Amino acid sequence: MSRADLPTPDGGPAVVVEDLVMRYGGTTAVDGLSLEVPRGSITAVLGPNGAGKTTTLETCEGYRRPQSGRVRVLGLDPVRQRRELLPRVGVMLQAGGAWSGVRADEMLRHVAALHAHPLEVGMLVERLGLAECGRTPYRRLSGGQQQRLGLAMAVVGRPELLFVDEPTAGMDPAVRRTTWDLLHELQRDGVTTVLTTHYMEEAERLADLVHLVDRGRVVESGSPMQLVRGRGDATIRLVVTQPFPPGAPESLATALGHGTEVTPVDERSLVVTGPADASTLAVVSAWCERHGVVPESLTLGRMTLEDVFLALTGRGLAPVAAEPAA
Ligand SMILES: Nc1ncnc2c1ncn2[C@@H]1O[C@H](COP(=O)(O)OP(=O)(O)OP(=O)(O)O)[C@@H](O)[C@H]1O
Repeated sequence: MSRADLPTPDGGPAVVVEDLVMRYGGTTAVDGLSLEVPRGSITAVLGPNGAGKTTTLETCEGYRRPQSGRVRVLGLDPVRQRRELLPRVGVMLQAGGAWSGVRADEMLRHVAALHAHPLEVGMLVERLGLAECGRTPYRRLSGGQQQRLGLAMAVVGRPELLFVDEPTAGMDPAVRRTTWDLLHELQRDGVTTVLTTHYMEEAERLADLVHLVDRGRVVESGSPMQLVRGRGDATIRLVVTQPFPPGAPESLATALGHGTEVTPVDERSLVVTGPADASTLAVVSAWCERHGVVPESLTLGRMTLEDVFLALTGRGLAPVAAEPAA
């Protein structure tokens, strides 16, 4: 019997995904992905655009049937037992979800009325700044306003389990922080949250557990602290004025010695992870001098999830320009 077939008693995982494979024509969006979401946790599925996050979430939400592999949500099959799950699960989609001509507060009151013990609509309207939407119909709201309404609609029914897809995309920094606070408050009330994001800061600030996803698979899982500590606390970034000479990362790795990883980011920058400290910095600086490489910047900083992802996959999480200021 597989893990996903086991009954999920209270206290067991809220979500179990096992060897999930999902294809769109010739594109394999999800390629043998397995993950668990502990009850009561905020679990982030973090990965770059196109990694398969939304497809995985939509399968957990019952919108797609697994082509291969298994998914269990609160111990139930999200497609066959959808009716049982609907009142227990809140879903915030990446876009849409409200009628185009409806006002934000009307829509929220309508969704609240479908639930037995909804949250207070006025409180949500105020917390998420929805009063500013006034009489504007949904289709004319800004992207950020639509996002906030989507979140409010997902949480208003006091779900046991909340799926939120890129919850703060398009939100300004103040509303992003309010959203993070709201998700933490819901967690204190016992709500389990699964969120997808490609903002590593969002995962670091919010999540108890992070699944790093690349090309349809989980490449590493752990708390943000575990993921970062597992690779040394610090990281060195080297940006140079001219493209590196051929073989530069290998040559630098040899100079640094065992236990240090050198990952090229692009033709003029690289990241050193492992036991990176002031003496490592000195070795990098001496290597630059020996090889006629002129640093534009050489910095020693705290390791981030972005660095971990880069070390694991050789690629960044998101184009730098897409990362919003928090
Ligand atoms: N309806 C679809 N038809 C065809 N291909 C699709 C469809 N939905 C997703 N894909 C492809 O499947 C892959 C995974 O997409 P998915 O949206 O699941 O990734 P993601 O990690 O959520 O990305 P993003 O952060 O951009 O939303 C991508 O290559 C995407 O182009």
